[in-house]
Amino acid sequence: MTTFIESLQAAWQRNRSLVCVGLDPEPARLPTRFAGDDDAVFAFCRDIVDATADLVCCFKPQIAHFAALGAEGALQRLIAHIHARQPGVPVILDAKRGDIGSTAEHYAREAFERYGADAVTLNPYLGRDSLQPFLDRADKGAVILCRTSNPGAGDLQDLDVGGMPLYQRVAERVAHEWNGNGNCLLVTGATYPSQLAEVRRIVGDMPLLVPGIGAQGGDVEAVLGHGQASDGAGLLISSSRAILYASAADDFAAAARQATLALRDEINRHRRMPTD
Ligand SMILES: O=c1ccn([C@@H]2O[C@H](COP(=O)(O)O)[C@@H](O)[C@H]2O)c(=O)[nH]1
Repeated sequence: MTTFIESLQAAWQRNRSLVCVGLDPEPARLPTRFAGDDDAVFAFCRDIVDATADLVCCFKPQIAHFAALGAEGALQRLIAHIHARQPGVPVILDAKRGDIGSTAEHYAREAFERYGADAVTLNPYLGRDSLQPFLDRADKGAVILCRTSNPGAGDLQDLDVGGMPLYQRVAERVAHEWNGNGNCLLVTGATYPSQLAEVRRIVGDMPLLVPGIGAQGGDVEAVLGHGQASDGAGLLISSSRAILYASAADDFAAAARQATLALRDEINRHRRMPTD
């Protein structure tokens, strides 16, 4: 059995890429060719996946973008498509789950059995027991919110907790107490590079999912300067809208590929590249 972490490491190396393409379909922004197509959400995302799979380390569908449309079936088929046609590219389901244990069990089954995800994003606010069903799955990734990319991230995450901001306490707790199976990652936004550096200092080489590049304006050089692990990897740098909607015309898939390639190459210019 290949674990999520093993798949991720293999994809980093095989595709020489730290790029995570986010799959956030928005009907109003889909290319006109999908007008009137009942299966537009699936078809659009599938075409993006197939155009970029050799340039990424993972895909990250955001569940709300599917569920709000009643398109959970499209999400299931999309993840099945990635596993069948792009084997070796892991899928992170961005669902930010976390609830009391009995409910968390159902969230874990939803992510891993219903959707077939390889990893899932999680909210640590309810504490360890709320994430235990995910932490116990050594084969799957538990991607835990730490210092998010949004403007209000600091409202709670920067609050002082015994002389240290809450997000650093989360980083410490996950790295030193929750990661017994070696399957934890943290979410650290590209829009806050100095906090990213603090998280990297605390967690060593733990992989970090870094959203906020592209539409949210995060700086690639700053992310690499502050976030790369000792081997020049350790990052999953996520971009959704800037790739998905690079063109609204019939060349949307080629434009998405070009945007992904440009991001991959920009990242690689700023990192320590492993020698082959
Ligand atoms: O701190 C966070 C955590 C998750 N996200 C998610 O990532 C993408 C970002 O989309 P862009 O179009 O690249 O801005 C989106 O699905 C968010 O829900 C985040 O942005 N920040």
